Amino acid sequence: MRYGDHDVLDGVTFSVQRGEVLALLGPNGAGKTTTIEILEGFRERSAGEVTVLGTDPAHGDERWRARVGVVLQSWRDHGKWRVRELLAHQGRYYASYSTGTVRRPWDVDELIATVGLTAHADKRIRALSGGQRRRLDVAVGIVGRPEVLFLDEPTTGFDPEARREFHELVRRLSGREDTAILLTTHDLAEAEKLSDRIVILTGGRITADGTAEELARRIAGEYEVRWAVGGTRNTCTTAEPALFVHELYVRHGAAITDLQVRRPTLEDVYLSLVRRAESGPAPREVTG
Ligand SMILES: Nc1ncnc2c1ncn2[C@@H]1O[C@H](COP(=O)(O)OP(=O)(O)OP(=O)(O)O)[C@@H](O)[C@H]1O
Repeated sequence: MRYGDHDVLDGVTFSVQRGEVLALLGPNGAGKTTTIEILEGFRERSAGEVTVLGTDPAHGDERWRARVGVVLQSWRDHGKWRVRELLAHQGRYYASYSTGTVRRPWDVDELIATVGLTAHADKRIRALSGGQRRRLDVAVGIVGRPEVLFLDEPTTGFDPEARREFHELVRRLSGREDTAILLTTHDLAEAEKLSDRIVILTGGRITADGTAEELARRIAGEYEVRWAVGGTRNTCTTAEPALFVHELYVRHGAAITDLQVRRPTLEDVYLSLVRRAESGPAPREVTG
């Protein structure tokens, strides 16, 4: 993808399977939204090959669009619509695209319950809170029972309970409904919890592609050991935490207090890989 003479995506190659949740991570401006907008058919790419449900999104017709669900970063419907009315209205569009295996649209009241809006079903959109509004965005995105779902920062503004319910919904969509889900998020704990695979974009290139465990192995030398001896606190990173702790005990014995060994979290892995990518010549690893 090129704007003028500036490449904002270069060599971005990946695939997502049915029932798979792929999280697209990366710093602001890395190209996440651009990538998913190309896949959604919202943005025309400058070059390269893209296939979604067997079709090039640049040429997707209504039938193709009916199989694709989209939750954008921000979206505004008229504030006068009521929640149930809007979803019923949007849902009608999908009715003629039902198939033998996928009945469209989602039953409105069931959908409203699924996204946790039952108590607000008769409210006007302008009366919803930010988080309730975001739940409605998700409902609008899935009302047609999509086979592929794009979620651009879906949980922004969610309280912890809404976030947990949303995570359950994503698992249900990928597990029971076999939906392929591509989501962008800046919440690394969310990415770790929800995704089968993670792709990290930096400066428009893929820096890493793998499961959270596979990415963790790439910075395997970075277990953090913290301990104190005689009131002095120490921190060290090591690839061999068991050996390190053994040597500490040989040296200090029972004088050691507050011993902690911490595995790298996805946040550590992410920050390490992004820093490496931003400081050196762009490393590229494309698998799958
Ligand atoms: N219409 C446009 N014209 C020119 N440049 C653009 C246009 N849209 C996006 N860009 C540039 O493309 C790059 C990628 O932007 P994009 O919105 O895809 O990033 P992102 O990873 O989604 O960021 P964020 O986390 O902030 O949402 C940025 O450098 C942005 O400035």
